[in-house]
Amino acid sequence: MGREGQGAEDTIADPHASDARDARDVHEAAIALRGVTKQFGAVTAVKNVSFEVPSGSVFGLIGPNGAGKTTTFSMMAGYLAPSAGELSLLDRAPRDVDALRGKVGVLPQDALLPPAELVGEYLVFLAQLQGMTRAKATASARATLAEVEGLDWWKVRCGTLSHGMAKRVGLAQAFLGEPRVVLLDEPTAGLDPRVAYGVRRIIGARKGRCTLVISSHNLQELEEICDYAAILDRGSLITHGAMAELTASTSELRIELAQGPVPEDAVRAIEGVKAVAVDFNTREMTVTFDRAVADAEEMIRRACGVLYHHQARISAISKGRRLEQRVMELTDRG
Ligand SMILES: Nc1ncnc2c1ncn2[C@@H]1O[C@H](COP(=O)(O)OP(=O)(O)OP(=O)(O)O)[C@@H](O)[C@H]1O
Repeated sequence: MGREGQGAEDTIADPHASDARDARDVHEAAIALRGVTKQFGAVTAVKNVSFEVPSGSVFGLIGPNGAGKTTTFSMMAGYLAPSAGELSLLDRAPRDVDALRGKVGVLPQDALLPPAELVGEYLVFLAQLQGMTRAKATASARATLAEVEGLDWWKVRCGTLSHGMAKRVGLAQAFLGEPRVVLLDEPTAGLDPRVAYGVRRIIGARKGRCTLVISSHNLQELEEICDYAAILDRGSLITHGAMAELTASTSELRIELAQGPVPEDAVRAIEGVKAVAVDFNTREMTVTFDRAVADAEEMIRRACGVLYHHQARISAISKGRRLEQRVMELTDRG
């Protein structure tokens, strides 16, 4: 965290290296939304949304269908202007193309590559549009294509790439020129599990080099990669914050018990425990504790001691709720 701009000095292909030392590029919030609303005629797609994306973070945009994720993403990318409120990216309006040139990389959800172009030439062309010389653009294109493990496709026509390969070339174009902010809309949608795993690994390797915003339906993936998130539902912001807070991983334990005793009263009596709930169908015990009394690791130690003492058999233990469970609770439409 907080290492934004560092990568700019490591790369040979970055034409903005001098900009990186510019004081304007040091931001606490890479993106800030204040009372942002987007109206499409009578439809309010995004309603009065305010949150910040901390610099250097990996930030998830979460929500069910129609929540307003793509609309929010499109306003961040400068594709749409808010109807009301303010949205700033690196302290600029996202539509300030000249100020932001080369500082923002975007992978739209349905990005199409020009079928007749060679992959390498296409990336070089896009890098040149950022203002790089041909030599720097070539170096940047090669570096980002290597990053997505696609250097072999340099002379391959875009139209012949598989869906997974095309997605990785899309990622390479989003990474061109070492941008400070990278926006990825549904980067693993429609990919088979192995390719999706590879894409997650590539994105994970970017952590700390830039601010990453990822919109996805795959909550397990977001829980793994993101350190902050915003949850939207029907256009409104439901909650936002650090992933550890959203999943309550600092104040809750989930313990799965195999057949045998379920000594919930004994667990309830542990110092620091605030509440214990048991789902007897899944044999899952949820323990809420006071983190001022003990941290999660200490609570795991105490709970295991008590459970073993009472001959309970533990199948699994984890900190916090699954993000999926949290989102279901928060976006329950009753
Ligand atoms: N161009 C548009 N014109 C009219 N309504 C729109 C437009 N774009 C989005 N909407 C509406 O705004 C709401 C939010 O849509 P948006 O695509 O941002 O949601 P989303 O969270 O990305 O959904 P999904 O997960 O299904 O992609 C929906 O009700 C949608 O129908």
